[in-house]
Amino acid sequence: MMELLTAAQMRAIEHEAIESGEVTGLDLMERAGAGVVAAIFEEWPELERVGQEGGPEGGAAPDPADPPRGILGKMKVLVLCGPGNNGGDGFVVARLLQARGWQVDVFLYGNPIDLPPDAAENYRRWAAVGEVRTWNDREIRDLYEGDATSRFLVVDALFGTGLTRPMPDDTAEMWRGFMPSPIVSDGRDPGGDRFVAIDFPSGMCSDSGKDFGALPAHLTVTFHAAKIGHYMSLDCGSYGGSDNCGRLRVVDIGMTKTAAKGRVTLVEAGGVLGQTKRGGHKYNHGHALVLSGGHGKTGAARLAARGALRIGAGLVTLGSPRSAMFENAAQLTAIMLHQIDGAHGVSELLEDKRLNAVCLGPGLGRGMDTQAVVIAALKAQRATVLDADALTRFERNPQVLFDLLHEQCVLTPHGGEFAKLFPDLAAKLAQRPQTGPAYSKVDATREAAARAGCVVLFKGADTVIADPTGRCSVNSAQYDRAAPWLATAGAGDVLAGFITGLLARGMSPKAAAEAGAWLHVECAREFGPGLISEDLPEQLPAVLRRLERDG
Ligand SMILES: NC(=O)C1=CN([C@@H]2O[C@H](COP(=O)(O)OP(=O)(O)OC[C@H]3O[C@@H](n4cnc5c(N)ncnc54)[C@H](O)[C@@H]3O)[C@@H](O)[C@H]2O)[C@@H](O)CC1
Ligand SMILES: Nc1ncnc2c1ncn2[C@@H]1O[C@H](COP(=O)(O)OP(=O)(O)O)[C@@H](O)[C@H]1O
Ligand SMILES: [K+]
Repeated sequence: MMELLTAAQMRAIEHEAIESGEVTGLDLMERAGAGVVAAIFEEWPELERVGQEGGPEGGAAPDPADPPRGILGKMKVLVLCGPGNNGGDGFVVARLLQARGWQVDVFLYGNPIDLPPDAAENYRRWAAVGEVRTWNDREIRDLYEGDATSRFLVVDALFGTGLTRPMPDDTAEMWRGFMPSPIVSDGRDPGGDRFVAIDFPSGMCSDSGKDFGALPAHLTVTFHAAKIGHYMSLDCGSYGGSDNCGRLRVVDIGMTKTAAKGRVTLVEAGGVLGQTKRGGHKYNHGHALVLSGGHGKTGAARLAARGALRIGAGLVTLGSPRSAMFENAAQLTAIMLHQIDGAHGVSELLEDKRLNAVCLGPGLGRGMDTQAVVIAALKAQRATVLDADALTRFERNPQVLFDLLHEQCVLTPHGGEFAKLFPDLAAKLAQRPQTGPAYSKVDATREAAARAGCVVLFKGADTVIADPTGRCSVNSAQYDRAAPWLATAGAGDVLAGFITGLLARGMSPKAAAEAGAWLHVECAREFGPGLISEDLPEQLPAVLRRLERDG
């Protein structure tokens, strides 16, 4: 299980490791620097030959007949060190790369006498073999821009988890002047110059991913475990985001501890597998009820119903108002259809205890009736997913909804829906922060779940899932799992159906939300670009087969 840490948790783990005598701070810094160098060569194996026998020297032109792939001229390293331990890591990287034959220039932002002890020691070790230049915006620009024949490996060791306020203007300005091209989120093909961030792109809040004037990178190398900020995206009004990291690598620096409390985990295949095993009889797999909107507004509910059936609910019934019966009947086969009119009809149908999971919201409409239908369904105390209109219909008085929600419920808002139910939390999240660690989507989702008294799944490329006790996870559609084509009409309806289907099969609300969200992204990746929401449930057989085979 992969943990996502806050800066404070990381510091506590480091402190414990040092206190126990397991390791010294200097050891950790050396391992961190060595890990960055190793990660650079793993990311760009062609750079390994720079400065080595038979390869181009750092600073010398490579053999034109055999240039390392992607390197057009000379290759130099520019290390930008900051006033804390992130800067200390930078001095280690400078020393190790120079020892490999690279030409290395180092600038320090800050005063050497103020460096913390381990960083100061690595400053001295570097100063014994190379020059430390005092930060000078102009000199750095001149060095970089005045050399048209070289390609640069720029190492950002300015600030890491210790960033607590907006970036100094001169550093942010200077970096923007550097950037050869907009950095794309997969970090591939940087086109010559490579920008590597140690631990975090400087200017990015490690707890929230928010932007204090971030310096984007092609590759970010972090230590021991990823931090929450690495996995927070740009959406829902929060500034910053994982796009600044480029590609992310986590390097082991030999610490064994995990966060003591308040941990956040990343949703991964292993956790999902145990939950999705098939077998048994259809009546053991539950019976999901999805409520449809009226005439002309039925597509969303059918998408959800299809999702619920494909993910393994034994039976799925679509509850449809009379006005939409023909429309629904014309398009359903394996899914059963039942006429339900209004809240009374819902209460009556849910007297049948075999219906054990309910999906409310997709296409339900914003009329008076929706509120009454939702209230009736919640009173029946079934495992219930509430999405879309079932959430926004309570915008004027969310407390009415919160009073009825119970621990078998899952709310699945996107940013807009979240803001309607939790306007104060959304406003806090949208604020441009002045100090760190900043309020994050994890904080907002946890608060929302506590207030609602049930699981809240806050959608996005960084879907956050929290329960009322504070247990929290992130389902990421970033880095190697990026699926931007999932932002398509109806994708959320399918997700609501997936979670409902898993609830029908008896999973707990948090596990169903996690597995549903994880499979949703897998389905999107299975299909690839061009995806429309109808395609999502149809990818499940292949995804589930792969999961079982690889598990
Ligand atoms: N915690 C750990 O276990 C390890 C930490 N290591 C490194 O240590 C880093 C954390 O070191 P620190 O806690 O010293 O923090 P940083 O090096 O990230 O920065 C702290 C320094 O920057 C200053 N500062 C913060 N925001 C600023 C701003 N906007 N403008 C100007 N100055 C600002 C602070 O006053 C402080 O002097 C990590 O990111 C990582 O690179 C590694 O050496 C490996 C182990
Ligand atoms: N950039 C993105 N990358 C990956 N997934 C995304 C991205 N943007 C949105 N999603 C996902 O797509 C789905 C969209 O849901 P929603 O906003 O409710 O759309 P709709 O109401 O049209 O169904 C959610 O599961 C969300 O997490
Ligand atoms: K950094």
